[in-house]
Amino acid sequence: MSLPDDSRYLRGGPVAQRIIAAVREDAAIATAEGFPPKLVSITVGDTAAVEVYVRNQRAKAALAGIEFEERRFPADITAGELEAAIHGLNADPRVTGIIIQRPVPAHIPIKTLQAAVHPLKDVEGMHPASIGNIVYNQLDLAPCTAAASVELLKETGLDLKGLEVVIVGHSEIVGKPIAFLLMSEGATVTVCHHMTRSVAAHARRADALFVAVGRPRLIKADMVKPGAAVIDIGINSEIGPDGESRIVGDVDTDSVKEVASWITPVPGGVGPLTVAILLRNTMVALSRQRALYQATYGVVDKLAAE
Ligand SMILES: NC(=O)C1=CN([C@@H]2O[C@H](COP(=O)(O)OP(=O)(O)OC[C@H]3O[C@@H](n4cnc5c(N)ncnc54)[C@H](OP(=O)(O)O)[C@@H]3O)[C@@H](O)[C@H]2O)C=CC1
Ligand SMILES: Nc1nc(=O)c2c([nH]1)NC[C@@H]1CN(c3ccc(C(=O)N[C@@H](CCC(=O)O)C(=O)O)cc3)C=[N+]21
Repeated sequence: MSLPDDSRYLRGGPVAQRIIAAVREDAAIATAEGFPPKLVSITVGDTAAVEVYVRNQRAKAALAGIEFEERRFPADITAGELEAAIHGLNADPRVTGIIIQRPVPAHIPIKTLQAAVHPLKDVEGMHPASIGNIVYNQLDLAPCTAAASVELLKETGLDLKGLEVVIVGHSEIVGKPIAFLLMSEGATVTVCHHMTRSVAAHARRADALFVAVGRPRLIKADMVKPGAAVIDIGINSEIGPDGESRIVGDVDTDSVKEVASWITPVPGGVGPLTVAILLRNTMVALSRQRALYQATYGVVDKLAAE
């Protein structure tokens, strides 16, 4: 779908392209040096948003020169079987990154699964031990969607220090990490969720509004402060007026566009950048594995030479 040329749109594509070009160079060097990157995606059951994500991961990994493998498991698999599969990937030196697509079926405790991924192969920074890094202002490997959303806000040129930011949605993969990333940048952050008394009252105060709920058109023009930046993270699949399936965000883009100074389109906003950051994180994880390898075996070489 092509978008009208409107400077209010914050597009993810151009930023994503720059990142993927840099990843491609890194991946080529690492491969030539004997450390080819390989990302494995784990999907459990079927979710429309996951299908879109995985399709784009595969396409962009190919562009970047990163090997990509999808492992799909049925929705009735046990947590134990999945953990065993993850341990197998941890032990395989050819696998340098593992991503567990969310959501997983309700009978599987996501935290246990995430904890089963070796932290050095955790390309989303979602291991319970890794997620703490962003609390300590160590931001080089952050959850991809959160990092993408913050990166797009930065494209506006707004000064994040003291900026009034409201986040709607507090999931561990999106809303919460966005809050930590923005606090690290000096923003004043309010986080809303389903128990918030008036999401509209908070949203209307925001200079920057992040929305990650999973409800088409939840945010209407009267909930947005004139001149605000609106970052729409929702990826919802619905049937359009033409009877075809389409992707829409959580924001009523057509009306909000008339009030906001910047808005991320869906598709074409946060989504493409999320994929690019996943690939960048894959290279960060790889370089950490290489550092460990060198620290372990480099010393052995040195001793042998002495
Ligand atoms: N573009 C991208 O890269 C990505 C897009 N997504 C999309 O973002 C959306 C959110 O994903 P995710 O965070 O994983 O979803 P979750 O379902 O895990 O979280 C949704 C959040 O929204 C809150 N919420 C629900 N209803 C309301 C309401 N009426 N008002 C305010 N808050 C509400 C929930 O609060 P509570 O927990 O209190 O009920 C919860 O914190 C989805 O559309 C998903 O597809 C997700 C990941 C990446
Ligand atoms: N562990 C985990 N991490 C995630 O980050 C995660 C997840 N699970 N589960 C599913 C959601 C959804 N998600 C998307 C990312 C990019 C696009 C994307 O590339 N979107 C394009 C779509 C274009 C097209 O239609 O192909 C766009 O918005 O322009 C979509 C969806 C990540 N998620």
